[in-house]
Amino acid sequence: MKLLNAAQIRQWDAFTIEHEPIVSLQLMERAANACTRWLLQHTLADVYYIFCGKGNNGGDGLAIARLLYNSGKTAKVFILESDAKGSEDYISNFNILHHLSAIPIYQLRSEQDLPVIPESCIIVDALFGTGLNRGLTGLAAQLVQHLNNAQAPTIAIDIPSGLFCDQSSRGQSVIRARHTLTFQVLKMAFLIAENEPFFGLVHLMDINLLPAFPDLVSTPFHIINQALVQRIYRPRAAFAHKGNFGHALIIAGSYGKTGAALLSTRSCLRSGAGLVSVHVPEKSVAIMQTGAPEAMVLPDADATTITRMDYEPDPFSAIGVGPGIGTGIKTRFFLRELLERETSSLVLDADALNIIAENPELLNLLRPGSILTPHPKEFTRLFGTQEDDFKKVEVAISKAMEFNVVIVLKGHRTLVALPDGTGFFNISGNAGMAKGGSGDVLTGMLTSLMAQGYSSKEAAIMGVFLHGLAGDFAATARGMDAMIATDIIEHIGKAFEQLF
Ligand SMILES: NC(=O)C1=CN([C@@H]2O[C@H](COP(=O)(O)OP(=O)(O)OC[C@H]3O[C@@H](n4cnc5c(N)ncnc54)[C@H](OP(=O)(O)O)[C@@H]3O)[C@@H](O)[C@H]2O)[C@H](O)CC1
Ligand SMILES: [K+]
Repeated sequence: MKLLNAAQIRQWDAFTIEHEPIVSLQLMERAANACTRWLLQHTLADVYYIFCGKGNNGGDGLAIARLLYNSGKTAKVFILESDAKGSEDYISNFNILHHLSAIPIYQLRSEQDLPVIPESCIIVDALFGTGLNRGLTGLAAQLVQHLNNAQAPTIAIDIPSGLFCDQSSRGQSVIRARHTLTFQVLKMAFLIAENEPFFGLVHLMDINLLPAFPDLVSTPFHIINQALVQRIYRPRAAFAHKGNFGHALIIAGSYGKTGAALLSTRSCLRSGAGLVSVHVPEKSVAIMQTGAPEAMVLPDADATTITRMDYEPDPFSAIGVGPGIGTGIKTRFFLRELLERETSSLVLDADALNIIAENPELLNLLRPGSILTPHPKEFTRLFGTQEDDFKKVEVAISKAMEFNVVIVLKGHRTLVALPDGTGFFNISGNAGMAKGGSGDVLTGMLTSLMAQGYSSKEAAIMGVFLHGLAGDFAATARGMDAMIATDIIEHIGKAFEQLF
C-alpha cells in the first residue's frame, strides 16, 4: 500500500470532491461524523473543549462540536485567532455554529485568553492538520504548551497540531495526544520513532476517499500489509519435496550465546526451508542437536567461537550469519573469509554487522541482494549518527542503493530499505517483541525465506511482516510483558496461515 505525503493526501481529497462527486463541505461533514462517532463510543466526558484553527482542520473541529451537541454533549469551542480569514469550509461551519448559538465560541487572541481546562473534560485538537507548513510560534505555540500541561486527555484530529507529516518535527511545539483520529490513511509521521510522544494511539477514520487515486501517483514509500505479503507468498505445492525448499545455513553462537543460534535455527526451521544446517562452536553441538534435532550441525574447530569454514558453502541456498557470534579476532577473520568467498546471498545480523562497522571496507564485499538487519544502534555504528529519524530513513535508503543490498532497519515500525530507492514500513508487531532474541528469530526467518528462492526484497518484506504478526499472536497468547522470543517462533505457523 502506498504511503502518501501530505500534498498527495490533499490531492486525493480534491480528486474525491471532483469525481465522486461530493461538495467539499460534505466531505468535511463525513470526516466530522466519523470522529464524532468515535468520540461518543470511546469517551465518557460530558464536556468537550474543542480548539480550532482557521483552516479545514479547524473546520472539522467546528463540525465535530455541532455533532457532539446534537448528540446531547456539551461542547465549548476555542478559536485560535489570526489575520487569516479562514478557509471556505471553516467559514461555512463557523456560520452554522454561530447561528446555533447554543455552543459558546471563545476567541483566543493573546495568552490571557487561554482558558483553565478542567481535568474532567476531553480536549479536541483541531488547530492544524496536513496544511501545516512551518513550525508553530507565538500564541499557537503557547496554546500547544498550555494544552500539553493540562491534565485532561487530548484527542487530535487527523494529526497532532504542530507535527509535520513528512519531515522531522524535532524541537517544535507539538500537541501530545492520547489518541489521534486520522483520516483514511496513515501518515509517515506516525511511523517514525522520534514522534512517538505525540500521536498516542492512532485510529483510522474511513471517509471513503475514492480508491482509484493512489494508483495515479508515485511515492517512494509503502506500507507492508497482508495483501502485499499474500501476493509475494508462494503456497507449497502438494507434490513438492524437501529439495524444492532450499538448504539454509545459520552461522551463529559463541560460548554463553548458544541461545542465539538455537533461536535462529528454530525460526529458520519453522519458516519453511527444506533443510537447515547450523554452524556453531564445537561446545554448542550437543545443545543444538537436542534443542533443534531437525537441523544438521557443522561444528567449528574452535570450542567456543566461530573461526573457520571447514565446509564448502556451495550447497546452501542462503546463509544467515551473526547472532551471538561475538566480535573476537578469529571471528572477524572468519567473516572476511565468508564475504570474500563466492556464496549465495547472505543475511547479516548482530555481531556480523558490528564487525563490519569496525571494518567498513567489508561493506564493499557484500554480495548484491544481501540483507542487513541492524537495530538503530547497529545502524548508527554502521552508518554514523543522523540528526533525526527521518534522516535515518533517508540514509538507510541511500546506503541500500549504494551497496546494492536490502537494509532492514529494525524498530517498532521496521523499515525495509531497497536498492531501488524505495522504502517499505512494517506495521505488524508490538512492544512485547522488544526483548533479547527477537532479532535472532527474524534472522532465521529471513534466511529460511531466501533459501526457498524468495528474492531479498520479497524475503525482507514477507519476513518482517510474518515476524511481527507471529509476535502479535504471541502477545495475545502470553501477554506483551511475559512473551519471549520462543513464543514468537511458536506462532510463526499461525502467521503463515493468514496468507492462505
Ligand atoms: N484530506 C482529507 O482527507 C480531508 C481533510 N480534511 C481536513 O483538512 C485538513 C487540512 O486542511 P488545510 O486547510 O489544508 O490545512 P490546515 O487546517 O492544517 O492549516 C490551515 C492553514 O494554516 C496555515 N498554517 C500552516 N502552518 C502554520 C503555522 N505554523 N502557524 C500558523 N499558520 C499556519 C496555512 O496557511 P498559510 O496561508 O498561513 O500558509 C494553512 O493553509 C486535514 O488535516 C483534515 O483535518 C477535511 O476536512 C476532510 C477530508
Ligand atoms: K490537529
